[in-house]
Parts: sequence; structure tokens; C-alpha cells
Amino acid sequence: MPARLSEAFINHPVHLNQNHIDFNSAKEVPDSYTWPPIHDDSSPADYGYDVESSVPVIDLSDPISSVKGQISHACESWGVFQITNHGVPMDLLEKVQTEGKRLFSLPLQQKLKAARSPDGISGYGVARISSFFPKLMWSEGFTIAGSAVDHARKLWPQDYINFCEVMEEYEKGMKLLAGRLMWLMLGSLGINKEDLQWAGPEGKFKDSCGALQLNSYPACPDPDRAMGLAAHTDSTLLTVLYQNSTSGLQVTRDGGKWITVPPISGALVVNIGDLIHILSNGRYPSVLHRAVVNRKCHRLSVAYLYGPPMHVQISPLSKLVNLNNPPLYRSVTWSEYLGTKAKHFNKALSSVRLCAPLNGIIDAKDHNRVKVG
Ligand SMILES: C=C1C[C@]23C[C@@]1(O)CC[C@H]2[C@@]12CCC[C@@](C)(C(=O)O1)[C@H]2[C@@H]3C(=O)O
Ligand SMILES: O=C(O)CCC(=O)C(=O)O
Ligand SMILES: [Fe+2]
Repeated sequence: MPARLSEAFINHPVHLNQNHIDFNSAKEVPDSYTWPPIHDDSSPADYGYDVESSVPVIDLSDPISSVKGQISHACESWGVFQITNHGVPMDLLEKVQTEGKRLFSLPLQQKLKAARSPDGISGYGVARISSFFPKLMWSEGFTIAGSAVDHARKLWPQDYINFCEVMEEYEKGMKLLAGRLMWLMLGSLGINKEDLQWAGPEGKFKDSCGALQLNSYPACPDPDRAMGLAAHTDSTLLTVLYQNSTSGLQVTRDGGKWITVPPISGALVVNIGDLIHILSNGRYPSVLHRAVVNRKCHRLSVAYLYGPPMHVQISPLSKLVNLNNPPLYRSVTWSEYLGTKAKHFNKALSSVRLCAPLNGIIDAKDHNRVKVG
């Protein structure tokens, strides 16, 4: 049984698509990258502030009872929110951005030296979900699970240490923040430390696993016909995302319009992944999201993908289950779920569902998943 994230894919090889282009020299979007036009579905929130249709922004320095209330609302009705005053220093966010830019601005041949192997997690490559789509995405990624040293050394044989130190420091900060967010979410569901043995002594989530995903979205000559990262949910408990000042992240609510998550300087985006969806028995649904590109600006994002220890069985929490609320999902380990996601992509969550939804119809999100996948 894999104990670490870096071992989880060994039994579930992911197809690594070897189609790469040098985005910086592309004057037009090649056919293999051309998607059906992205219609302008922008919500009113894109033009002016509208609380009801804007992704919630939560100030973590507010009184704790207020924070819990805001988190509960955001998780129940959005599956995504932004946080400010989260304790991650601004200069660390800037350092991560600088190192990310340094990586993606290397020549393609150099980046390919650190390419993700077909059965590996870490390294440089096209979006993992590419194999589910007929067209390629206008983005490049670099995943770090465990130490970045081996891959970074291939990128910069003499000069890899700073990159590794910054990523390590960032990952440590993210792990602490993710644990804190977990308790805010669980607390808002009435779950306490005794209810979650795998959180370990004092509920510190010491053995939890995580990976960093650096995403680069170059400026694109025809952004309406290109896709940065196609619609998906994350297979995580939760994901903490840093985005630079260029917008591109969009979310849907119940399969409705795409809503842009506007960059806020120093803020982080938190989204619910499929494992909190399962733990909460569907009360905190995972959010379908995507990244679009634009004509003028390069966009960089860094996602911290946070999950439980690999071997722990995740199932709906017993406190949230009763005769009126039967368990909707069977139990899965993160390792198993990542394999299911690699095979079934956006149908993975439905594939571990036990009961049909009460109304007997596929719910909007699952329906959307079917359409997208
Ligand atoms: C821990 C992980 C979640 C992830 C697969 C991975 O092993 C590392 C990359 C993650 C990522 C980031 C972009 C979207 C996503 C769906 C993908 O293809 O790779 C997620 C994966 C996931 O959440 O399933
Ligand atoms: O770049 C973004 O805003 C989204 C990235 C993302 O969804 C991911 O890495 O899982
Ligand atoms: Fe994501």
C-alpha cells in the first residue's frame, strides 16, 4: 500500500502526452489546441461587485465564530472562497511566483529534461487530464510531490537549491494552513478532534499528504478558441491556490454560468475537493473549475493539493449520517481515489456513490461531470 503520494500512481499509470509547443513563439493557435469557442458567460460579478454572485472573501482574522459561519456558507453554496490574513507571508508568495516564472521561462528542451515520467507524479508536463480530451490545453505544469531536488537538478544543474528551498518553505506553510482550514470546515459541520482519529495527536494532520502543482498559462493569440485547464474537480480534501494578478480561474455553481474568481493581492483561493465532498456526505460539494487564458498576459498559479494519509479510508463521517441522511459514498483511500480519477476523470465521484440521489435524477453537478468528461 503506498504511504506517500509519490508512490500512489505506480499502479495507475497516467498517459503523458508528448505534444509540446513553444508557446512563446506561437503566432496562432494550432489546430491540435483549438477548442470550440468559449462563449462569454461572464456573470454580473465580473463587471461590478455583487455579493450574491461573487465568490466569498473571508478574512481569517475575523472572530472565529464569524469565520466558521462564513466558511459554512461558502462551502455549502459555493465550494470555493478566497482568504485574506491567512498568515502566509507576502514575500513567500512573491518568491514562489519568481521561482515559478524562472522555471517556465526556460527553453522547452531544458524543461523537457525534467519531464514527468508516464508512471510518475513529479515533473514537467502537459495537463494530466489532457488524455480525456481531443484537444490540447494552452498550459504547462510542474508537479512536486516530495522533494523537488531530482527534477530541479535537471533544470538547473548548478543552481537548483534556491528553487527547492522556496518550494519546501511554501509547502510547509501550506500544510499548516490546510490543517487549520480543515478544522474550520470540520468545526462548522460539528465535527471535533475526537471524531477524526486519522488527524493524529492533537488533530495536527501530521501524516497528511500534499503536492504542489505549478501551472503556467502563456498569453494566447486566440484566447476564445483555447483552453488553459479544462473543467475538473480536484481529488483532494481541499486545494489552496495562489494566482498571480492575471485572472483566469472560473468556477460554476450547480452547473450554471462560469464565474471568474478575481485575483486579490495577497489572497489565496480555497476550493473543496472530492474527499471533503465524501467526508461531508455531499454537504460541502467539490467545485467544478477551469482556467481560461487571455491575449495579453502570462498567468501563473500554484495549487497546493491537500489530502489525507494515503492509506486512510475516507467515508462519510458517522456524525453526519443517520436514517434520513444515509451514507452517499463508499469508503476509499486517497491512493485508490487518485487511481479512479486517472481512469474515470470527472465521473470518479459518481463511481464511488452508493445511493442514487433522493429525487432519482442525476444531480446537476454529476450531470455536468458526465457532460464534461
Ligand atoms: C495529488 C494530485 C491531484 C492531481 C493529481 C495529483 O497526483 C497531482 C496533480 C493534481 C492535478 C492538478 C491539475 C488538475 C488535476 C485534476 C490534474 O490532472 O492534476 C489534479 C489531480 C487531481 O486532483 O485529481
Ligand atoms: O490555474 C488555476 O487557476 C487552476 C489550477 C487548478 O485547478 C489545479 O491546479 O488543480
Ligand atoms: Fe483544480
